[in-house]
Amino acid sequence: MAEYKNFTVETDPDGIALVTWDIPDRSMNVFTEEVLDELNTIIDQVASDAAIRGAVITSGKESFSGGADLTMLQKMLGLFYKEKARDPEKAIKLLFDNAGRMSQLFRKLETSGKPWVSAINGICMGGAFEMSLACHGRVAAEGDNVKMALPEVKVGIFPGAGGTQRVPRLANPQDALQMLTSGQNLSPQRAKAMGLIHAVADPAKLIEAAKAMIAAGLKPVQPWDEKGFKLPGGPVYSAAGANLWPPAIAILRRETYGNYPAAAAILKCVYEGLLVPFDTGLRIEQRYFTEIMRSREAAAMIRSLFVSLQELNKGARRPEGVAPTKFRKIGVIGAGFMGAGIAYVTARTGIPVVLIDRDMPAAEKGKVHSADLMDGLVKKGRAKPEEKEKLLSLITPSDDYAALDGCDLVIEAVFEDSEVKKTATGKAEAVLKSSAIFASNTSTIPITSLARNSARPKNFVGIHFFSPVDKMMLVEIILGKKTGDKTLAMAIDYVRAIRKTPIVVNDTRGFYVNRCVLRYMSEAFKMLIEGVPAPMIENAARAAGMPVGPLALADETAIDLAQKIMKQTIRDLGEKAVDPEQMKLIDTMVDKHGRFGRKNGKGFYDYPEKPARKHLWPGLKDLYKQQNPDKIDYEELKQRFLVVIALEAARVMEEGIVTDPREADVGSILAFGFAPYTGGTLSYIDGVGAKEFVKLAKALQKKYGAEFKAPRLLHDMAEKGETFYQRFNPYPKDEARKAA
Ligand SMILES: NC(=O)c1ccc[n+]([C@@H]2O[C@H](COP(=O)([O-])OP(=O)(O)OC[C@H]3O[C@@H](n4cnc5c(N)ncnc54)[C@H](O)[C@@H]3O)[C@@H](O)[C@H]2O)c1
Repeated sequence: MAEYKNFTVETDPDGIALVTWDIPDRSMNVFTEEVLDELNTIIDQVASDAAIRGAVITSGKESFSGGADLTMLQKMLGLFYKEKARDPEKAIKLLFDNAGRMSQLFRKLETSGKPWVSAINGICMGGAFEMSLACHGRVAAEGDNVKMALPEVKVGIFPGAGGTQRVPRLANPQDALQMLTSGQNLSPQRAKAMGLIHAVADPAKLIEAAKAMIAAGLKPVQPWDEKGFKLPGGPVYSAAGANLWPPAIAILRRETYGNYPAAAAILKCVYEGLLVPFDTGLRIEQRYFTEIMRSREAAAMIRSLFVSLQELNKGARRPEGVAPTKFRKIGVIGAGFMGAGIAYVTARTGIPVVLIDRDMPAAEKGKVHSADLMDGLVKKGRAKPEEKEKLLSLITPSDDYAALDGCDLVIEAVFEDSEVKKTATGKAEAVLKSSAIFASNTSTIPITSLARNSARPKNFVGIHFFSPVDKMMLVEIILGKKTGDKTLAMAIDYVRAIRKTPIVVNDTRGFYVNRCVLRYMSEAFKMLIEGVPAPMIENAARAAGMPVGPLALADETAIDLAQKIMKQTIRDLGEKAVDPEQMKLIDTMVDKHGRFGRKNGKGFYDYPEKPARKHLWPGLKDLYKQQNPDKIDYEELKQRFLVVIALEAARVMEEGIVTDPREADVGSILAFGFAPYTGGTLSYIDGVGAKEFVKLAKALQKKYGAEFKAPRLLHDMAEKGETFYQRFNPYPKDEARKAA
């Protein structure tokens, strides 16, 4: 048999070929042009070699495969746009043909006349799961590390290699639609229960089980290619079908507010595809896929949520020439709400942590947080009891700063008080080696001013986590004036080690994320004061694409904290820095009505005991004279939220607080879910176009005030017809983008 670069093929004495996918120099298998070419040849060889009965395909890596290399898709789009300028019709044809390539290859596999079995040994995503679905048999190894999904919708596209046609021909339509439109992960058990795989096997016997299917006479014909095939949910035009489709459309609309064309296209592919023969279904899928690939949403989401995210995760902003750090021990000072979470995420990746508080009971309590989180995972079957014990053995609570001896990094998360932080810094530095770095998790105090308390300001940095620490994937790394390159590199290494995404932010009040979040909440407070009914405010924000309404978010972060921050801002910057009407609203909520937010069960929402659900506090209606909802421009409310946040992001870029648009975009989606379909705050402006956006901002400024004043930068970009990604071209290492 021929030699391949990305596969090995070994045929056993029973005539069963084992095709092992193992791309050299990559930790994860992905579909590249070369992989597709080689697979095509292997399918031909298996089909034509009379000595081969059938083939098992598996992976030589820990994971099965991550699916298509999205940079391949980006390249495909690049070619499309290039051709479009010359010949739009030809460009679409080119995209259509390219889009069908994987789909046709998998169709060839399933109609090749020899049985194929996919032996899924680990994570199996996107195109790789679509290939597996085209195999006549599918066996997955048992284990938490084995997950299957068609997650394309999360980056604005959808499974375009037969996924939308095979899934609803194997699983019942509700499950199929849920899986396709959410991109959710399936465990082997769940995939089997849905009918998407045939068996779950002991990992050590996976290949044996897959080969046994062929040995037992597996037919090389898919159910939908057999005469008399019946859809699992019955025909689309049946009583069951009539009960399914209208609610499915309504649910999708409720969940996406029509912002995600890819999700809507999935529904169309499934519905239309089930009405016609399989091959026609594949053509329908290819047609919609071509359409979705050309959407602004897909381009923006692929760029931010795939390409940029990966680049940042790989340390795109890490200074060059600094050796990578291997962390042997990390200290956390302050075992409260944040410190306990930081200790948990650090120990979860196997790094030993010393957790310091003022006394032993407080330090111990911080460790209990880790035990509680692990108990939750064990209960859900997502961690083993031994993992909990291992994690707890890595956290050493202490009330003695001497225990920080030997730490490579110490993160301070004590009270938000400069004096308390000063003491903690001094006591820690007294025992730390000179190469160690010290980080503050402050959310409001400038890092440069805290660094003045440090004997080694070069080694001082901000590492700003978001709550809840175990769930939030973004971390802001804040540079003080004197923070050194080595310190920045170490901070990035740490954030990568705990598998979160770092963005690098220069020192300023509120850094990047909180500046934007405050604008979001403040716009909602303004609307309340204008007399916009609270449910309309929350709905408009959700419809604009925000995952959490601004009033619900204010409750989560605590209204009394907002009050504290506003008062501090007035003290620091003067009365004019805070809108007096908004201050009055917050004072009324906190001082008059005792409404602190989620934490005391009373905020903009009421939080009754479960199972009742939270609902907006009826008293809000009495605070301001209510406008007639019919007279309110709902679309404008939506726009106000997106524009006010995006403008703040533009100011942050103008001031040089964030310097790389990738960080502004990815940060805005990971930290506060800024309408992901836009690709993030700056991609949103780029998508609208600077000129149009400035016009929009001007119109809103006239009606709603200075928050909508566009910064000079945007005017300049509008004049020059520039986008953020053209103006701030910060990608020396950005090969993928150059290729596109
Ligand atoms: N709460 C949030 O959502 C959030 C988010 C990001 C950043 N932050 C920042 O994180 C820091 C901690 O906030 P938190 O919400 O965890 O507060 P917290 O009050 O829950 O915890 C602070 C802990 O520090 C301990 N402590 C105080 N002085 C100490 C000292 N000298 N030595 C050792 N331990 C000491 C306290 O006993 C307490 O356990 C603050 O700077 C805050 O601004 C908070």
